[in-house]
Amino acid sequence: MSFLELKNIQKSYYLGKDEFKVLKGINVSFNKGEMVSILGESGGGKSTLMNIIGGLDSKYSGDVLLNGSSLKHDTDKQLDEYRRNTIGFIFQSFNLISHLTLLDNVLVPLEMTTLSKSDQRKRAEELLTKVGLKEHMHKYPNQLSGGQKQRVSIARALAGDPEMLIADEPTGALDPQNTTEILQILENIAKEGKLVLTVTHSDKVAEYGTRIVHMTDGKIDQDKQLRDKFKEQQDETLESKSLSFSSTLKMTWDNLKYNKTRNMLIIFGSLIGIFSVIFMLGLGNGVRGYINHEIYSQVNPNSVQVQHKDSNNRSSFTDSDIQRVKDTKGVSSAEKGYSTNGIQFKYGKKSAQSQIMNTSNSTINSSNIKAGTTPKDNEVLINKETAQSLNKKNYRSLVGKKVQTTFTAQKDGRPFPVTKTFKIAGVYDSQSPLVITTYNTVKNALADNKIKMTTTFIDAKISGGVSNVTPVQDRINNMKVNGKKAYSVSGAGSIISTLNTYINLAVYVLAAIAGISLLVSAIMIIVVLYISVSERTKEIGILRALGATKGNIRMLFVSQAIMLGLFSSILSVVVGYLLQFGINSAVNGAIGYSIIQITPGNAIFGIVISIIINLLASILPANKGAKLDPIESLSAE
Ligand SMILES: Nc1ncnc2c1ncn2[C@@H]1O[C@H](COP(=O)(O)OP(=O)(O)OP(=O)(O)O)[C@@H](O)[C@H]1O
Repeated sequence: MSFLELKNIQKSYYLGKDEFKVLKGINVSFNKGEMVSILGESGGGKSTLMNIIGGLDSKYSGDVLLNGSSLKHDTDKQLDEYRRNTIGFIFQSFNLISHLTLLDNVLVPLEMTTLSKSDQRKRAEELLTKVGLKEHMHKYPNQLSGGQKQRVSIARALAGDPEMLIADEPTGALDPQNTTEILQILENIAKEGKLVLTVTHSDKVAEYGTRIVHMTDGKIDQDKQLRDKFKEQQDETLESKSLSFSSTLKMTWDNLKYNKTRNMLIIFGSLIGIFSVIFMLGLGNGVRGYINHEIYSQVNPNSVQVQHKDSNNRSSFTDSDIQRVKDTKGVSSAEKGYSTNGIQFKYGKKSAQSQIMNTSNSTINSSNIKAGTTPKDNEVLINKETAQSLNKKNYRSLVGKKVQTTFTAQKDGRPFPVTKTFKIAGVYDSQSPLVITTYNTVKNALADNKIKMTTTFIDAKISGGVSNVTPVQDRINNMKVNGKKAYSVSGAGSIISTLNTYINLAVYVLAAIAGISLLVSAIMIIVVLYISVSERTKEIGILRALGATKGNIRMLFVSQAIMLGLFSSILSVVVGYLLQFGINSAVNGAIGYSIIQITPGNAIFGIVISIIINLLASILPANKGAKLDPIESLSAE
C-alpha cells in the first residue's frame, strides 16, 4: 500500500455555466522518502492538484487515499487536522506572516501541537538553526532576503513534523545560489524519510529529485524514476491540536502592536463614547447627591407630618390615630404634634415675626443649628432671620435669653392670642420662618389660658433611606378610618424622592445620548475589523494551510475586538477618574461638594458594555474571515 494514492482525480472550475476541466483523471502514487518533482506547462493544473493533495480543496471527484483511507469523506475539522498532522506547505512567495518575528512564524504550527511552551520554543529554535537562521530569529520577515525567507518557511513547514511537504515552486523567486541551497535542504528532508512534492518549471530543480512526474492538459503524461527513493523512516509524529485561545490572543496582541498607531486611534475613538457614558453617570450621581445634600441640610426628609385629610377638620388626633400611624410599615415612631401660625416675638424693644410654630424637632437637621441646641420644655428654637430681627449685630448672643412669645390658639372656636415667655434654646440656619418648640411647652402655655391642648398633626419618622418615604406616605394616605381615607401627609422626603426620580431620568437620557457615540464606535469597530479581515486575508490562508480551523480564525477577530474594547474602556475609566479628580478639586472649594461621583459600578458597567458592543460588532467581520476560502486567501495580494 502506498503512502499517498490518487485515484482518477478530476477537477473543473466553473465560470457561470461554462465548465473548465483542469484535472482530467490523475492516477498516481507516492511514498515517503521520495522527492518528487511535478513538472508541466503553465496552467496545466499542478497547483490545483497540490491543493487537493494538501487538503485545501475538497471539491473534486476521484479519491485521495492516505495510507489506504480516503480523504473524501473527511469533514472540515478532519481536513484541518490532516493539514496539521500530515502536510507542510512551502510557497513560491514564502507566505510568512509579516507582523510576526521569524521565531513566532515557526511557532505558529507548533502552537497547534501538544508540546509544552518550552518544548515548542526549543523545537522552533532547533529548526531555525537547521536552516541557518538562529541568529535572525527575532527579525521580521521584511528584514530578510528571499533565500532567508524561504528557509524560514521550510522551518515552519517542518515545525509540526508533517509526513509530507508540498513545495509549490519553492525556488521560483530565488537566485541560483539560494536555489541550490534550498533544494539541498529539501533533499535532506526527503532523506529523513518524508515525502517531498515539489512543483517546478525548472528542469534543474526537477533533476534534483528522485522522480519526475510530468503533467500535460490535466493528465500525467510522464512518470520517471531518477534514482532510488530514500529510506522510509517511521518516527513518532507530534500530536496536534487546534490553536489554543492563549495562542490566538498572543497573535492578536502581536497584530495590535504591529499596527500600533491605527489601533491607538481606534482605542481613542471608542474611548470617547464609553467615557461620555461613564462621565454622565458620574455627573448624575454628583448632581443628585449635591441636590439631596442641599435639601437634607435644611430639613430632615424622613420626618413627615400627618394631618386630617379634610382640612376643615380641626379635631384632635386620638391615641388610636397615633397608634395607626405608628403601626404603619416603615414608620419607626409617631408622636403627637401641634402646629400654629402667626407667631410674634418681643425682645426688649425689638420685635419679630415667624409664620409657623410646631412641635416637631425632627424636621430640623441638627447639623443646621448655628448656635445653641434643640429646645427643651419652655424653650424655642428660632431661625436665623428671626433672630437677626431681634439682635442684628450678634444673633448668637440670643441663646439662653428670654423672649416674649405670642401665638394664636383656638378657644371656644375663636382665635385666641396666647402669650408666654420662653427661653431661646438655639438658632438654626434656614430660610423657612419656622419656630420649633416641644409639645409640653405649648400644652403648658395653653393650660395657663385654660385652653385644652389638641393634637393638630402626627409627627412620624420613617426608617431607612429617603426612597422609603414615598411608599410609606402612600400607605398612610391610603389608610381608611370608618371606610374613608382619613389622613394626608406632608414633608420634604416625598419631594426629594420625586426629584431623585426626575434626576435619574435626566441622567439616563443624557447617558443614552452619550451612548449614541458608542453606536458610532461600534460601527467604527465593524469597519476596522472588515478592513483587518481584508488586510489579513493572506494570513488567514496561511493559517488555514497550517491547520487552523474556521473557529480559530473567527476567534482571531473576536479577540481583536474584545482587546480593543477592553483597552478603550479601561482607559476611559482612567480618564474619567482623572477628570473627576480635576473637576472635583476645582469646584469643591466653591460648592463644598464633589460634583462628579463615578462609582466602581459605573466603571464596571462601562467596561462590560464596551466589551459586549465590540463582541457584537465583531460577529459579521469574524464570520467573513472564518468563511474565506483558504486557496483564494493564499492567492490574495
Ligand atoms: N479559482 C479558479 N477559478 C477558475 N479557474 C482557475 C482557478 N484556479 C485556477 N484556475 C485555472 O485552472 C488552471 C490550472 O491552474 P493551476 O494554477 O493549477 O496551474 P499550474 O499548472 O499550477 O500553473 P502554473 O505553473 O502557471 O502555476 C488554469 O487555467 C487556471 O486559470
